[in-house]
Amino acid sequence: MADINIDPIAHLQNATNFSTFGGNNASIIEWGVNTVKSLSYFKIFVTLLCILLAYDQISYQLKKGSIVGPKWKWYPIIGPFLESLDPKFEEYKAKWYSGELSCVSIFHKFVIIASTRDLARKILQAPKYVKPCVVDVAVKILRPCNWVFLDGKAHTDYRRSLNGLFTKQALAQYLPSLETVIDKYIDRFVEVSKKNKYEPQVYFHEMREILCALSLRAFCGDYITEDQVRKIADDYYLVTAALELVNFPIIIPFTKTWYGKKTADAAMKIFEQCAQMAKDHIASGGESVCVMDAWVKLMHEAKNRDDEESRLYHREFTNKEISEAIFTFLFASQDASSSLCCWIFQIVADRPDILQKIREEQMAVRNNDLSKPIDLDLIDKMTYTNMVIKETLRYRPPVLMVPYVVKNKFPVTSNYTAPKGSMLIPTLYPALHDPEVYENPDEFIPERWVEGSAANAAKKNWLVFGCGPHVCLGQTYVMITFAALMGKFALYTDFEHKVTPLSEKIKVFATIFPKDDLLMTFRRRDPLTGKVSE
Ligand code: HEM
Repeated sequence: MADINIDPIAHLQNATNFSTFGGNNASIIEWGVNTVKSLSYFKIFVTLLCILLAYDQISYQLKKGSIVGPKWKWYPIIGPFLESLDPKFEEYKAKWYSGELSCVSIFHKFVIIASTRDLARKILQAPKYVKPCVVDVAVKILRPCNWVFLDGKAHTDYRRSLNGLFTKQALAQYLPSLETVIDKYIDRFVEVSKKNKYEPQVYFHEMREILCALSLRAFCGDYITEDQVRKIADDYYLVTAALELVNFPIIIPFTKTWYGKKTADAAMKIFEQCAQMAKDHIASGGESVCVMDAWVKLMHEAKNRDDEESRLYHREFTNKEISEAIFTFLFASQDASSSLCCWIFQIVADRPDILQKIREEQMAVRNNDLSKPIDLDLIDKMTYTNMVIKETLRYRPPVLMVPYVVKNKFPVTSNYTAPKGSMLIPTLYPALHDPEVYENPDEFIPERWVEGSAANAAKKNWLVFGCGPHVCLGQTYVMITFAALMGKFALYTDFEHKVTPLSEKIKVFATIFPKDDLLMTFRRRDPLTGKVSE
Protein backbone atom coordinates (compact mmCIF):
# COMPACT_ATOMS: atom_id res chain seq x y z
CA MET A 1 0.00 0.00 0.00
CA ALA A 2 1.40 3.41 -0.96
CA ASP A 3 2.34 5.67 1.93
CA ILE A 4 0.78 9.09 1.81
CA ASN A 5 2.77 12.01 3.14
CA ILE A 6 1.32 13.99 5.96
CA ASP A 7 1.00 17.61 5.02
CA PRO A 8 -2.10 18.35 7.07
CA ILE A 9 -0.16 18.08 10.29
CA ALA A 10 2.34 20.72 9.26
CA HIS A 11 0.54 23.09 11.62
CA LEU A 12 1.93 21.00 14.48
CA GLN A 13 5.42 22.02 13.51
CA ASN A 14 4.34 25.65 13.29
CA ALA A 15 3.05 25.39 16.80
CA THR A 16 6.46 24.31 18.07
CA ASN A 17 8.09 27.34 16.46
CA PHE A 18 6.29 29.54 18.94
CA SER A 19 7.25 27.39 21.89
CA THR A 20 9.53 28.64 24.58
CA PHE A 21 10.61 25.17 25.60
CA GLY A 22 14.21 24.49 26.47
CA GLY A 23 16.59 22.53 24.18
CA ASN A 24 15.63 19.02 25.42
CA ASN A 25 11.91 19.62 25.20
CA ALA A 26 12.30 21.18 21.79
CA SER A 27 14.09 18.11 20.48
CA ILE A 28 11.44 15.81 21.96
CA ILE A 29 8.72 17.82 20.25
CA GLU A 30 10.74 17.83 17.03
CA TRP A 31 11.10 14.07 17.29
CA GLY A 32 7.37 13.72 17.91
CA VAL A 33 6.48 15.89 14.96
CA ASN A 34 8.92 14.06 12.69
CA THR A 35 7.53 10.71 13.79
CA VAL A 36 3.97 11.82 13.09
CA LYS A 37 5.08 13.29 9.75
CA SER A 38 6.60 9.97 8.76
CA LEU A 39 3.27 8.19 9.33
CA SER A 40 0.65 7.55 6.67
CA TYR A 41 -3.03 8.44 7.08
CA PHE A 42 -3.68 4.76 7.43
CA LYS A 43 -1.20 4.36 10.28
CA ILE A 44 -2.63 7.39 12.04
CA PHE A 45 -6.11 5.99 11.66
CA VAL A 46 -5.02 2.62 13.07
CA THR A 47 -3.17 4.30 15.96
CA LEU A 48 -6.16 6.48 16.85
CA LEU A 49 -8.46 3.49 16.61
CA CYS A 50 -6.19 1.50 18.99
CA ILE A 51 -6.16 4.42 21.44
CA LEU A 52 -9.96 4.66 21.22
CA LEU A 53 -10.42 0.93 21.77
CA ALA A 54 -7.99 0.91 24.69
CA TYR A 55 -9.74 3.95 26.20
CA ASP A 56 -13.12 2.28 25.76
CA GLN A 57 -11.97 -0.89 27.53
CA ILE A 58 -10.09 0.90 30.33
CA SER A 59 -12.97 3.30 30.95
CA TYR A 60 -15.34 0.30 31.11
CA GLN A 61 -13.11 -1.52 33.61
CA LEU A 62 -12.78 1.56 35.83
CA LYS A 63 -16.53 2.20 35.86
CA LYS A 64 -17.38 -1.46 36.33
CA GLY A 65 -15.25 -1.87 39.45
CA SER A 66 -16.38 -4.85 41.50
CA ILE A 67 -19.91 -5.28 40.09
CA VAL A 68 -21.15 -8.08 37.85
CA GLY A 69 -20.85 -7.58 34.11
CA PRO A 70 -19.03 -8.85 31.03
CA LYS A 71 -15.30 -9.13 31.77
CA TRP A 72 -14.57 -7.10 28.62
CA LYS A 73 -16.64 -5.11 26.21
CA TRP A 74 -16.70 -7.98 23.73
CA TYR A 75 -18.11 -5.82 20.96
CA PRO A 76 -15.81 -2.79 21.18
CA ILE A 77 -17.49 0.62 21.44
CA ILE A 78 -21.02 -0.54 20.61
CA GLY A 79 -21.25 -3.15 23.40
CA PRO A 80 -24.50 -5.17 23.30
CA PHE A 81 -26.16 -2.49 21.12
CA LEU A 82 -27.57 -4.96 18.61
CA GLU A 83 -29.20 -7.03 21.37
CA SER A 84 -30.78 -3.90 22.83
CA LEU A 85 -32.56 -3.26 19.52
CA ASP A 86 -34.66 -6.32 20.21
CA PRO A 87 -34.90 -6.60 24.00
CA LYS A 88 -35.77 -10.06 25.33
CA PHE A 89 -37.44 -10.56 28.67
CA GLU A 90 -35.38 -13.70 29.40
CA GLU A 91 -32.15 -11.76 28.85
CA TYR A 92 -33.28 -9.01 31.20
CA LYS A 93 -34.21 -11.62 33.78
CA ALA A 94 -30.82 -13.33 33.52
CA LYS A 95 -29.20 -9.94 34.09
CA TRP A 96 -31.32 -9.13 37.17
CA TYR A 97 -30.54 -12.44 38.81
CA SER A 98 -26.81 -12.27 37.97
CA GLY A 99 -26.12 -9.94 40.91
CA GLU A 100 -27.62 -7.11 42.95
CA LEU A 101 -25.70 -4.66 40.78
CA SER A 102 -24.75 -5.52 37.22
CA CYS A 103 -23.63 -3.48 34.25
CA VAL A 104 -23.29 -3.15 30.50
CA SER A 105 -21.76 -0.45 28.36
CA ILE A 106 -23.38 0.60 25.09
CA PHE A 107 -21.45 3.15 23.06
CA HIS A 108 -20.45 5.82 25.60
CA LYS A 109 -23.31 4.97 28.00
CA PHE A 110 -22.41 3.01 31.11
CA VAL A 111 -25.55 1.31 32.40
CA ILE A 112 -25.91 -0.07 35.94
CA ILE A 113 -28.84 -2.30 36.80
CA ALA A 114 -29.95 -2.57 40.43
CA SER A 115 -32.11 -5.61 41.03
CA THR A 116 -32.85 -5.96 44.72
CA ARG A 117 -35.84 -4.38 46.38
CA ASP A 118 -33.74 -2.31 48.76
CA LEU A 119 -31.38 -0.98 46.12
CA ALA A 120 -34.30 -0.15 43.83
CA ARG A 121 -35.95 1.82 46.66
CA LYS A 122 -32.70 3.51 47.61
CA ILE A 123 -32.23 4.79 44.05
CA LEU A 124 -35.84 5.87 43.53
CA GLN A 125 -35.63 7.84 46.76
CA ALA A 126 -32.32 9.56 46.08
CA PRO A 127 -33.16 12.79 44.18
CA LYS A 128 -29.88 14.27 45.42
CA TYR A 129 -27.95 11.78 43.28
CA VAL A 130 -30.26 10.79 40.43
CA LYS A 131 -32.98 12.12 38.14
CA PRO A 132 -35.23 10.29 35.66
CA CYS A 133 -33.49 9.53 32.41
CA VAL A 134 -35.26 9.79 29.08
CA VAL A 135 -34.00 9.02 25.60
CA ASP A 136 -32.54 12.14 23.95
CA VAL A 137 -35.37 12.41 21.50
CA ALA A 138 -38.01 12.50 24.28
CA VAL A 139 -37.02 16.08 25.07
CA LYS A 140 -37.81 17.05 21.48
CA ILE A 141 -41.07 15.14 21.34
CA LEU A 142 -42.40 16.15 24.76
CA ARG A 143 -40.76 19.62 24.39
CA PRO A 144 -37.91 20.86 26.58
CA CYS A 145 -40.12 23.14 28.72
CA ASN A 146 -42.36 20.21 29.75
CA TRP A 147 -42.82 19.78 33.52
CA VAL A 148 -41.59 16.15 33.43
CA PHE A 149 -38.06 17.37 32.83
CA LEU A 150 -38.04 19.51 35.98
CA ASP A 151 -35.77 18.34 38.75
CA GLY A 152 -35.45 18.85 42.52
CA LYS A 153 -37.61 21.52 44.15
CA ALA A 154 -39.00 22.80 40.84
CA HIS A 155 -40.31 19.29 40.16
CA THR A 156 -41.70 18.80 43.66
CA ASP A 157 -43.58 22.11 43.53
CA TYR A 158 -45.06 21.48 40.09
CA ARG A 159 -45.94 17.93 41.03
CA ARG A 160 -47.85 19.18 44.09
CA SER A 161 -50.04 21.24 41.78
CA LEU A 162 -50.87 18.10 39.77
CA ASN A 163 -51.55 15.77 42.70
CA GLY A 164 -54.97 17.43 43.23
CA LEU A 165 -56.10 16.19 39.80
CA PHE A 166 -55.76 12.53 40.78
CA THR A 167 -57.14 12.36 44.30
CA LYS A 168 -60.05 9.99 44.88
CA GLN A 169 -62.46 12.93 45.09
CA ALA A 170 -61.25 14.30 41.77
CA LEU A 171 -61.40 10.86 40.15
CA ALA A 172 -65.02 10.43 41.28
CA GLN A 173 -65.92 13.32 38.94
CA TYR A 174 -64.46 11.52 35.92
CA LEU A 175 -66.20 8.18 36.54
CA PRO A 176 -69.46 8.86 34.64
CA SER A 177 -67.51 9.67 31.43
CA LEU A 178 -65.39 6.56 31.92
CA GLU A 179 -68.48 4.40 32.27
CA THR A 180 -69.82 5.76 28.96
CA VAL A 181 -66.57 4.80 27.22
CA ILE A 182 -66.62 1.31 28.77
CA ASP A 183 -70.22 0.74 27.60
CA LYS A 184 -69.33 1.86 24.10
CA TYR A 185 -66.36 -0.48 23.89
CA ILE A 186 -68.36 -3.43 25.22
CA ASP A 187 -70.57 -3.01 22.14
CA ARG A 188 -67.54 -2.50 19.92
CA PHE A 189 -65.61 -5.55 21.14
CA VAL A 190 -68.69 -7.76 20.67
CA GLU A 191 -69.21 -6.26 17.20
CA VAL A 192 -65.58 -6.90 16.22
CA SER A 193 -65.85 -10.55 17.33
CA LYS A 194 -69.18 -10.96 15.59
CA LYS A 195 -67.70 -9.73 12.32
CA ASN A 196 -65.01 -12.38 12.71
CA LYS A 197 -67.67 -15.06 13.35
CA TYR A 198 -66.48 -15.31 16.96
CA GLU A 199 -63.18 -16.83 15.86
CA PRO A 200 -60.34 -15.78 18.20
CA GLN A 201 -58.43 -12.79 16.83
CA VAL A 202 -55.72 -10.38 17.96
CA TYR A 203 -57.11 -7.92 20.52
CA PHE A 204 -53.82 -6.17 21.35
CA HIS A 205 -54.75 -3.13 19.24
CA GLU A 206 -58.30 -2.97 20.58
CA MET A 207 -56.93 -2.97 24.14
CA ARG A 208 -54.61 -0.10 23.33
CA GLU A 209 -57.49 1.78 21.77
CA ILE A 210 -59.88 1.39 24.68
CA LEU A 211 -57.19 2.56 27.10
CA CYS A 212 -56.42 5.59 24.96
CA ALA A 213 -60.13 6.43 24.72
CA LEU A 214 -60.56 6.08 28.50
CA SER A 215 -57.57 8.30 29.23
CA LEU A 216 -58.59 10.98 26.75
CA ARG A 217 -62.16 11.09 28.08
CA ALA A 218 -60.88 11.32 31.66
CA PHE A 219 -58.37 14.03 30.76
CA CYS A 220 -60.38 16.12 28.26
CA GLY A 221 -64.04 15.19 28.92
CA ASP A 222 -66.37 15.94 26.02
CA TYR A 223 -64.13 18.73 24.71
CA ILE A 224 -62.40 16.12 22.61
CA THR A 225 -64.46 14.67 19.74
CA GLU A 226 -64.90 10.98 18.90
CA ASP A 227 -62.89 11.49 15.70
CA GLN A 228 -60.05 13.16 17.57
CA VAL A 229 -59.99 10.31 20.12
CA ARG A 230 -59.91 7.74 17.31
CA LYS A 231 -57.12 9.60 15.48
CA ILE A 232 -54.93 9.90 18.57
CA ALA A 233 -55.61 6.27 19.54
CA ASP A 234 -54.74 5.08 16.01
CA ASP A 235 -51.53 7.09 15.80
CA TYR A 236 -50.26 6.82 19.35
CA TYR A 237 -48.09 3.76 18.68
CA LEU A 238 -45.91 6.09 16.55
CA VAL A 239 -45.01 7.96 19.73
CA THR A 240 -44.16 4.71 21.53
CA ALA A 241 -41.99 3.62 18.62
CA ALA A 242 -40.24 7.00 18.52
CA LEU A 243 -39.41 6.77 22.21
CA GLU A 244 -37.95 3.27 22.21
CA LEU A 245 -34.78 2.98 24.27
CA VAL A 246 -32.63 2.77 21.17
CA ASN A 247 -33.47 5.38 18.58
CA PHE A 248 -31.63 7.97 16.54
CA PRO A 249 -31.40 11.20 18.61
CA ILE A 250 -31.86 13.55 15.62
CA ILE A 251 -35.26 13.91 14.01
CA ILE A 252 -34.93 13.16 10.30
CA PRO A 253 -38.02 13.49 8.08
CA PHE A 254 -39.99 10.30 7.50
CA THR A 255 -38.20 8.35 10.23
CA LYS A 256 -39.86 6.89 13.35
CA THR A 257 -38.95 9.92 15.47
CA TRP A 258 -40.36 12.33 12.88
CA TYR A 259 -43.70 10.52 12.80
CA GLY A 260 -43.66 10.38 16.61
CA LYS A 261 -43.13 14.15 16.89
CA LYS A 262 -45.81 14.89 14.30
CA THR A 263 -48.31 12.75 16.24
CA ALA A 264 -47.39 14.36 19.57
CA ASP A 265 -47.65 17.90 18.14
CA ALA A 266 -51.06 17.15 16.61
CA ALA A 267 -52.33 15.72 19.92
CA MET A 268 -51.03 18.69 21.91
CA LYS A 269 -52.74 21.08 19.51
CA ILE A 270 -56.05 19.35 20.20
CA PHE A 271 -55.40 19.44 23.96
CA GLU A 272 -54.69 23.20 23.76
CA GLN A 273 -58.12 23.79 22.21
CA CYS A 274 -59.72 21.56 24.88
CA ALA A 275 -57.96 23.53 27.64
CA GLN A 276 -59.54 26.76 26.38
CA MET A 277 -62.97 25.10 26.29
CA ALA A 278 -62.46 23.92 29.88
CA LYS A 279 -61.54 27.47 30.93
CA ASP A 280 -64.69 28.85 29.28
CA HIS A 281 -66.85 26.12 30.83
CA ILE A 282 -65.59 26.66 34.38
CA ALA A 283 -65.68 30.47 34.01
CA SER A 284 -69.38 30.21 33.16
CA GLY A 285 -70.01 28.24 36.37
CA GLY A 286 -69.94 24.73 34.83
CA GLU A 287 -69.35 21.52 36.81
CA SER A 288 -66.00 19.76 36.72
CA VAL A 289 -66.13 16.39 34.92
CA CYS A 290 -62.59 15.83 33.65
CA VAL A 291 -58.95 16.49 34.56
CA MET A 292 -58.83 19.74 32.59
CA ASP A 293 -61.96 21.03 34.33
CA ALA A 294 -60.56 20.04 37.71
CA TRP A 295 -57.30 21.86 37.00
CA VAL A 296 -59.04 25.04 35.80
CA LYS A 297 -61.44 24.90 38.76
CA LEU A 298 -58.54 24.69 41.21
CA MET A 299 -57.06 27.81 39.56
CA HIS A 300 -60.42 29.54 39.68
CA GLU A 301 -61.07 28.78 43.35
CA ALA A 302 -57.50 29.66 44.35
CA LYS A 303 -58.07 33.28 43.30
CA ASN A 304 -60.04 33.98 46.47
CA ARG A 305 -57.90 31.92 48.84
CA ASP A 306 -54.45 32.25 50.33
CA ASP A 307 -53.71 28.89 52.00
CA GLU A 308 -50.62 26.90 51.02
CA GLU A 309 -52.52 24.57 48.68
CA SER A 310 -54.26 27.44 46.86
CA ARG A 311 -51.01 29.31 46.37
CA LEU A 312 -49.92 26.51 44.01
CA TYR A 313 -52.62 27.67 41.59
CA HIS A 314 -52.18 31.42 41.94
CA ARG A 315 -50.67 31.71 38.49
CA GLU A 316 -52.56 31.04 35.28
CA PHE A 317 -51.42 27.78 33.67
CA THR A 318 -51.46 28.49 29.93
CA ASN A 319 -53.33 26.33 27.42
CA LYS A 320 -49.99 25.25 25.97
CA GLU A 321 -48.68 24.25 29.39
CA ILE A 322 -51.86 22.32 30.19
CA SER A 323 -51.71 20.58 26.79
CA GLU A 324 -48.10 19.52 27.39
CA ALA A 325 -48.89 18.18 30.84
CA ILE A 326 -51.92 16.27 29.52
CA PHE A 327 -49.71 14.74 26.86
CA THR A 328 -47.30 13.53 29.57
CA PHE A 329 -50.23 11.87 31.34
CA LEU A 330 -51.15 10.09 28.12
CA PHE A 331 -47.51 9.20 27.51
CA ALA A 332 -47.10 7.84 31.05
CA SER A 333 -50.35 5.93 31.02
CA GLN A 334 -50.84 4.52 27.53
CA ASP A 335 -48.29 1.73 27.35
CA ALA A 336 -48.39 0.68 31.00
CA SER A 337 -52.19 0.64 31.14
CA SER A 338 -52.51 -1.22 27.82
CA SER A 339 -50.09 -3.81 29.15
CA LEU A 340 -52.19 -4.29 32.30
CA CYS A 341 -55.33 -4.51 30.17
CA CYS A 342 -53.95 -7.26 27.91
CA TRP A 343 -52.71 -9.35 30.82
CA ILE A 344 -55.81 -9.01 32.98
CA PHE A 345 -58.16 -10.10 30.18
CA GLN A 346 -55.91 -13.02 29.28
CA ILE A 347 -55.43 -14.15 32.88
CA VAL A 348 -59.07 -13.86 33.89
CA ALA A 349 -60.32 -15.55 30.69
CA ASP A 350 -57.94 -18.46 31.33
CA ARG A 351 -59.25 -18.89 34.90
CA PRO A 352 -63.06 -19.26 34.79
CA ASP A 353 -63.24 -19.65 38.59
CA ILE A 354 -61.74 -16.18 39.02
CA LEU A 355 -64.09 -14.71 36.40
CA GLN A 356 -67.02 -16.29 38.21
CA LYS A 357 -65.96 -14.72 41.53
CA ILE A 358 -65.64 -11.29 39.89
CA ARG A 359 -69.14 -11.63 38.44
CA GLU A 360 -70.61 -12.64 41.78
CA GLU A 361 -68.95 -9.68 43.49
CA GLN A 362 -70.11 -7.26 40.79
CA MET A 363 -73.73 -8.35 41.25
CA ALA A 364 -73.41 -8.26 45.04
CA VAL A 365 -71.98 -4.73 45.25
CA ARG A 366 -74.87 -3.50 43.08
CA ASN A 367 -77.44 -5.44 45.11
CA ASN A 368 -78.41 -6.96 41.76
CA ASP A 369 -79.52 -3.48 40.65
CA LEU A 370 -77.87 -3.03 37.25
CA SER A 371 -79.17 0.48 36.77
CA LYS A 372 -76.75 1.70 39.44
CA PRO A 373 -74.05 3.87 37.85
CA ILE A 374 -70.46 3.24 38.90
CA ASP A 375 -69.31 5.50 41.70
CA LEU A 376 -66.55 5.49 44.31
CA ASP A 377 -68.76 3.80 46.87
CA LEU A 378 -69.30 0.88 44.50
CA ILE A 379 -65.62 0.68 43.59
CA ASP A 380 -64.61 0.65 47.26
CA LYS A 381 -66.73 -2.46 47.78
CA MET A 382 -65.10 -4.40 44.91
CA THR A 383 -62.58 -6.13 47.18
CA TYR A 384 -62.06 -9.27 45.10
CA THR A 385 -61.90 -7.44 41.74
CA ASN A 386 -59.33 -5.15 43.30
CA MET A 387 -57.26 -8.17 44.46
CA VAL A 388 -57.29 -9.54 40.89
CA ILE A 389 -56.01 -6.20 39.55
CA LYS A 390 -53.28 -6.05 42.21
CA GLU A 391 -52.20 -9.61 41.54
CA THR A 392 -52.04 -8.94 37.77
CA LEU A 393 -49.83 -5.92 38.45
CA ARG A 394 -47.58 -8.05 40.64
CA TYR A 395 -47.51 -11.09 38.37
CA ARG A 396 -46.96 -9.06 35.18
CA PRO A 397 -45.70 -5.60 36.30
CA PRO A 398 -46.04 -3.39 33.20
CA VAL A 399 -42.97 -1.31 34.04
CA LEU A 400 -40.00 -3.62 34.52
CA MET A 401 -37.34 -0.99 35.08
CA VAL A 402 -37.17 2.79 35.51
CA PRO A 403 -34.06 4.41 34.00
CA TYR A 404 -32.42 7.16 36.04
CA VAL A 405 -29.24 9.13 35.34
CA VAL A 406 -26.56 9.80 37.98
CA LYS A 407 -26.21 13.57 38.64
CA ASN A 408 -23.58 13.27 41.36
CA LYS A 409 -21.29 10.34 42.19
CA PHE A 410 -23.62 7.98 44.05
CA PRO A 411 -22.41 5.49 46.71
CA VAL A 412 -25.05 2.88 45.90
CA THR A 413 -23.49 0.26 48.20
CA SER A 414 -20.55 0.34 50.61
CA ASN A 415 -18.42 -1.23 47.84
CA TYR A 416 -19.62 0.58 44.78
CA THR A 417 -20.06 4.19 43.72
CA ALA A 418 -21.98 4.85 40.52
CA PRO A 419 -20.03 7.31 38.35
CA LYS A 420 -21.58 10.65 37.39
CA GLY A 421 -23.27 10.49 33.99
CA SER A 422 -23.95 6.76 34.13
CA MET A 423 -27.44 5.34 33.72
CA LEU A 424 -28.74 3.70 36.87
CA ILE A 425 -31.77 1.44 36.47
CA PRO A 426 -33.77 0.25 39.47
CA THR A 427 -35.62 -2.93 38.58
CA LEU A 428 -39.16 -3.50 39.84
CA TYR A 429 -39.82 -7.10 38.76
CA PRO A 430 -37.61 -9.00 41.26
CA ALA A 431 -39.16 -7.22 44.28
CA LEU A 432 -42.59 -8.29 43.01
CA HIS A 433 -41.49 -11.90 42.53
CA ASP A 434 -39.60 -12.24 45.80
CA PRO A 435 -40.43 -15.75 47.09
CA GLU A 436 -39.88 -14.67 50.70
CA VAL A 437 -42.78 -12.27 50.44
CA TYR A 438 -44.94 -13.87 47.74
CA GLU A 439 -45.15 -17.62 48.13
CA ASN A 440 -45.03 -19.32 44.70
CA PRO A 441 -44.37 -15.98 43.03
CA ASP A 442 -44.89 -17.35 39.52
CA GLU A 443 -48.43 -18.41 40.29
CA PHE A 444 -51.41 -16.11 39.95
CA ILE A 445 -53.14 -16.05 43.36
CA PRO A 446 -55.48 -13.08 43.99
CA GLU A 447 -56.18 -14.36 47.53
CA ARG A 448 -52.64 -13.50 48.58
CA TRP A 449 -53.92 -9.90 48.85
CA VAL A 450 -56.53 -10.49 51.57
CA GLU A 451 -56.47 -8.00 54.41
CA GLY A 452 -53.66 -8.74 56.87
CA SER A 453 -51.74 -11.12 54.55
CA ALA A 454 -47.93 -11.15 54.23
CA ALA A 455 -48.17 -9.73 50.70
CA ASN A 456 -50.31 -6.85 51.91
CA ALA A 457 -47.97 -6.13 54.79
CA ALA A 458 -44.89 -6.02 52.56
CA LYS A 459 -45.47 -2.44 51.44
CA LYS A 460 -41.79 -2.01 50.60
CA ASN A 461 -42.03 -4.67 47.89
CA TRP A 462 -44.96 -2.97 46.16
CA LEU A 463 -42.88 -1.17 43.58
CA VAL A 464 -45.32 -1.45 40.65
CA PHE A 465 -45.74 2.33 40.58
CA GLY A 466 -42.22 3.23 41.75
CA CYS A 467 -41.64 5.25 44.93
CA GLY A 468 -40.08 8.54 45.99
CA PRO A 469 -40.58 11.97 44.40
CA HIS A 470 -41.49 10.58 40.96
CA VAL A 471 -43.92 7.90 42.17
CA CYS A 472 -46.69 7.33 39.63
CA LEU A 473 -49.22 10.16 39.59
CA GLY A 474 -51.93 7.93 38.15
CA GLN A 475 -51.87 4.92 40.49
CA THR A 476 -55.26 5.49 42.14
CA TYR A 477 -56.73 6.30 38.74
CA VAL A 478 -55.42 2.94 37.45
CA MET A 479 -56.99 0.93 40.28
CA ILE A 480 -60.36 2.70 39.97
CA THR A 481 -60.52 2.57 36.16
CA PHE A 482 -59.66 -1.11 36.01
CA ALA A 483 -62.18 -2.04 38.70
CA ALA A 484 -64.86 -0.29 36.63
CA LEU A 485 -63.61 -1.79 33.37
CA MET A 486 -63.18 -5.37 34.51
CA GLY A 487 -66.42 -5.28 36.48
CA LYS A 488 -68.55 -4.20 33.53
CA PHE A 489 -66.87 -6.47 30.98
CA ALA A 490 -67.29 -9.45 33.34
CA LEU A 491 -71.00 -8.68 33.71
CA TYR A 492 -71.91 -7.83 30.15
CA THR A 493 -69.58 -9.98 28.05
CA ASP A 494 -68.49 -13.55 27.88
CA PHE A 495 -64.86 -13.44 26.81
CA GLU A 496 -62.61 -16.31 25.80
CA HIS A 497 -58.89 -16.42 25.26
CA LYS A 498 -57.19 -18.78 22.86
CA VAL A 499 -54.14 -20.15 24.65
CA THR A 500 -51.08 -20.56 22.41
CA PRO A 501 -47.53 -21.58 23.35
CA LEU A 502 -46.67 -17.86 23.26
CA SER A 503 -49.49 -16.62 25.50
CA GLU A 504 -47.47 -16.75 28.71
CA LYS A 505 -44.27 -15.60 27.02
CA ILE A 506 -43.42 -11.95 27.49
CA LYS A 507 -42.85 -9.52 24.62
CA VAL A 508 -41.08 -6.29 25.55
CA PHE A 509 -42.46 -3.23 23.71
CA ALA A 510 -41.84 -0.26 26.03
CA THR A 511 -43.77 -2.31 28.62
CA ILE A 512 -44.70 -6.00 28.45
CA PHE A 513 -47.35 -7.87 26.45
CA PRO A 514 -48.28 -11.50 25.72
CA LYS A 515 -46.09 -12.62 22.84
CA ASP A 516 -49.03 -13.81 20.73
CA ASP A 517 -50.72 -10.37 20.94
CA LEU A 518 -53.75 -11.74 22.81
CA LEU A 519 -56.20 -13.84 20.81
CA MET A 520 -59.72 -13.35 22.13
CA THR A 521 -63.43 -13.35 21.39
CA PHE A 522 -66.19 -11.39 23.09
CA ARG A 523 -69.88 -12.34 23.14
CA ARG A 524 -72.74 -10.44 24.70
CA ARG A 525 -73.89 -11.77 28.07
CA ASP A 526 -77.00 -11.12 30.11
CA PRO A 527 -75.72 -10.24 33.60
CA LEU A 528 -78.88 -11.42 35.34
CA THR A 529 -79.29 -14.82 33.69
CA GLY A 530 -75.72 -15.38 32.50
CA LYS A 531 -77.15 -16.24 29.09
CA VAL A 532 -74.72 -15.67 26.23
CA SER A 533 -76.07 -14.46 22.90
CA GLU A 534 -74.53 -14.32 19.45
C1 HEM B 1 -50.71 0.22 35.00
C2 HEM B 1 -50.49 1.45 34.79
C3 HEM B 1 -49.30 2.24 35.27
C4 HEM B 1 -48.11 1.81 35.79
C5 HEM B 1 -47.67 0.38 36.06
C6 HEM B 1 -47.31 2.99 36.05
C7 HEM B 1 -46.04 2.97 36.60
C8 HEM B 1 -45.25 4.09 36.77
C9 HEM B 1 -43.89 4.07 37.23
C10 HEM B 1 -43.11 2.82 37.61
C11 HEM B 1 -43.45 5.35 37.27
C12 HEM B 1 -42.05 5.82 37.68
C13 HEM B 1 -42.04 6.06 39.17
C14 HEM B 1 -40.70 6.41 39.75
O1 HEM B 1 -39.82 6.90 39.04
O2 HEM B 1 -40.55 6.22 40.97
C15 HEM B 1 -44.54 6.20 36.83
C16 HEM B 1 -44.47 7.58 36.73
C17 HEM B 1 -45.51 8.36 36.30
N1 HEM B 1 -46.78 7.95 35.98
FE1 HEM B 1 -47.46 6.04 35.94
N2 HEM B 1 -48.02 4.10 35.70
C18 HEM B 1 -49.24 3.69 35.21
C19 HEM B 1 -50.28 4.49 34.76
C20 HEM B 1 -50.28 5.85 34.81
C21 HEM B 1 -51.42 6.68 34.45
C22 HEM B 1 -52.79 6.18 34.06
C23 HEM B 1 -51.00 7.97 34.56
C24 HEM B 1 -51.85 9.17 34.26
C25 HEM B 1 -52.19 10.04 34.91
C26 HEM B 1 -49.60 7.96 34.99
C27 HEM B 1 -48.84 9.08 35.22
C28 HEM B 1 -47.52 9.05 35.62
C29 HEM B 1 -46.68 10.23 35.69
C30 HEM B 1 -47.09 11.64 35.33
C31 HEM B 1 -45.42 9.79 36.13
C32 HEM B 1 -44.18 10.68 36.37
C33 HEM B 1 -44.32 11.31 37.74
C34 HEM B 1 -43.22 12.28 38.08
O3 HEM B 1 -42.18 12.30 37.42
O4 HEM B 1 -43.42 13.03 39.05
N3 HEM B 1 -49.22 6.65 35.13
N4 HEM B 1 -45.63 5.41 36.53
